[in-house]
Amino acid sequence: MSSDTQEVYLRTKGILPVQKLRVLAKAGIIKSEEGYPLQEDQFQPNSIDLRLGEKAYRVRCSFLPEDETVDEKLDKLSQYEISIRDGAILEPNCVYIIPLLEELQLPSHISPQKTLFNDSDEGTSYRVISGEHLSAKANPKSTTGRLDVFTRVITDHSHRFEEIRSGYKGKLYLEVVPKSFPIRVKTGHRLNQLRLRHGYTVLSDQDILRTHSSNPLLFKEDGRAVPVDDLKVSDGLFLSVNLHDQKGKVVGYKAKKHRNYIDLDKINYYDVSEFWEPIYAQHDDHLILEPEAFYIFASKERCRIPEHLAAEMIAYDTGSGELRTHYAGFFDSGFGGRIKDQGARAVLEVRSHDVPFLIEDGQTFCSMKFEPNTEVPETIYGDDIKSNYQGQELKLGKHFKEK
Ligand SMILES: Nc1ccn([C@H]2C[C@H](O)[C@@H](COP(=O)(O)OP(=O)(O)OP(=O)(O)O)O2)c(=O)n1
Repeated sequence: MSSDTQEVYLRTKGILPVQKLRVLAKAGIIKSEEGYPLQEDQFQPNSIDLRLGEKAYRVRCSFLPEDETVDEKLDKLSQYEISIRDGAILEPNCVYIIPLLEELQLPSHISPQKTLFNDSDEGTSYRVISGEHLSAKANPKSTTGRLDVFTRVITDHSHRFEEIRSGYKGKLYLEVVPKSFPIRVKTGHRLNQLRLRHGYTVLSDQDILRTHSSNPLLFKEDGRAVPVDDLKVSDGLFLSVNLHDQKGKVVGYKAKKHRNYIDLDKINYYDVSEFWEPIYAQHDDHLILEPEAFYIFASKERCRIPEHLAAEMIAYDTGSGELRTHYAGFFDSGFGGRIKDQGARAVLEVRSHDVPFLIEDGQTFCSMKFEPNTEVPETIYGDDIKSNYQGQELKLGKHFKEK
């Protein structure tokens, strides 16, 4: 083997950390469109931010391609296309498909312990040796969820949103549906993110309890770790909603409809009161959600993601779909800080469907699924990188002015 071939071993199952994502990008497994090289700040502790491409297609309806490519589907469903190179406004409740600048060249299904990929980048060859298949999972970024912008990734011949099978080679497309506010988007904006999985393994409920005993995952409002016997686990760790505070304090926000558009380039810019109605704590700690309105709340518990783990918030299913919580799911390693930092609240994005729905303080709202990282990420959320939501209480997206 020539001296300029770098061997990269993927051994344990789990989510690939930033240092491995960088290598896979160099090896050509994560690629980007010509003229748009990957940027260093796209790399997060265990995900990579994806960027909007140059065009948006307004389509009649959402779809999954099944046995067609996304382009074939667009030929049938696209009503018009717009360039977003210099920015364009996407209107609420319209469905847009935006090809992303990144694409994937995931190695094909082959038997384990073989060289999966061998490509070169500026003279260095990378030989990625893996025991498991590589697949990918996408999710909206937290800021996207907080703006009530619904997004999901679609790939050619796929029958599921957000999940990209091993062996997938091709473009990634983002379905974008602004719900409450019109948004102004531009090529290069980052609405969603992608994780790469080496094999697939999640922490069992027993693993969650065991981890929490030595490396707490949830804290009570008084800063103490939640006693292990009080944790609610069932295929993940449950979190509840906070509606309790001193009378007059804000415990949530409801999106106002028919507002001005939000330019995603403008950070710490918009007045909260123009876009949101505050929800104040009441003495009886409950609230009736108005059908189809969009709300932001915070979790009652403060959570913390140890550096060897990655987490994803899973929408809570009430059984018949009247309540949908959460749109943005990934929690980075390091979110919530070290044990002494006592965690940070998660943001819960909530919409009630069809009927007015009563919610009460402490009501179960979502669950967290934990996956191990294959290695501890070189940088974690918070201290090491520019992070907007570390140590957060109830917090709107970064486009709204801090008080
Ligand atoms: N429903 C959610 C989803 C995520 N988070 C937290 C956990 C994440 O580690 C953190 C940042 O998430 P993203 O990387 O998705 O967010 P942004 O890129 O928008 O923010 P940042 O600029 O801080 O990376 O927000 C949250 O509190 N509530």
